[in-house]
Amino acid sequence: MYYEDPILKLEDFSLNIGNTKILKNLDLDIYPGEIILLYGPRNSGKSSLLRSFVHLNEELYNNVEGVGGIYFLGKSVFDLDRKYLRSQITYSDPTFVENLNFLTLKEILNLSLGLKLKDISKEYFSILEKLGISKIFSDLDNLKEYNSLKNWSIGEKISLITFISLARRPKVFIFDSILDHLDDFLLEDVKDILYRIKEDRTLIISTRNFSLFSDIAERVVFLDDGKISFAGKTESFIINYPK
Ligand SMILES: Nc1ncnc2c1ncn2[C@@H]1O[C@H](COP(=O)(O)OP(=O)(O)OP(=O)(O)O)[C@@H](O)[C@H]1O
Repeated sequence: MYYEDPILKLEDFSLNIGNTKILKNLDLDIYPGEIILLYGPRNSGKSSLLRSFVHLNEELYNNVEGVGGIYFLGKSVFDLDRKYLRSQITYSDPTFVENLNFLTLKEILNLSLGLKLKDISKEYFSILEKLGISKIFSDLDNLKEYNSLKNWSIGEKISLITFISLARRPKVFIFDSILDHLDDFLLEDVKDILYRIKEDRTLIISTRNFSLFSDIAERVVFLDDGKISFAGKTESFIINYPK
């Protein structure tokens, strides 16, 4: 039972790319503070759906058309200023990880947070510590070596993206498949941080590996061939959903 208004709402929402209906008449309410696992096989439409929340498909592809309603705090995302929308909902996907190779640490911190290295606060440092990348920031030699993001491991890059996402303090943060690439130990730490730091924010994680996130997910949305075939409590998904 939910007493608050949904933070995100889909109302008979479909997404067409050219003549293909990628997302098919979706209805869904997502509430403040929830941890949602968007689960589904390859090509089921997870990324297309998550990009729809931030009005991004239209920027990436031609011939894209959203039909029906998609709302952030009651307002159609099609009418909202995209910069505002993306400050409220942060979307991170694997292309973000790849694009980091073309930037320096200074540039990414400045571009994403307007932050200079010398201005990293104690609060930020403690988040970096929990994400396992504070040593990079702790002395000048390390900073020099790590200034080119090409020199960072995938795990370190994902920790950096997680840090940026948390530091921007959005109302909703979306991790599209990127946490699947972490090793078991770092994944446990990242999940723990997300769980503790998220407070009243909504977290949406998409994955093809249900078991990686079933412990922190409160609700599961199962997407299959562009349709929501289950949306409910994680326990109910585990017990009832026919494999
Ligand atoms: N720009 C595009 N043009 C045509 N078809 C597209 C485009 N983008 C996605 N699709 C198609 O839409 C469907 C859903 O793709 P999407 O990437 O959203 O799925 P996904 O569940 O995120 O997959 P994965 O788990 O592999 O990341 C797929 O059939 C894909 O081929």
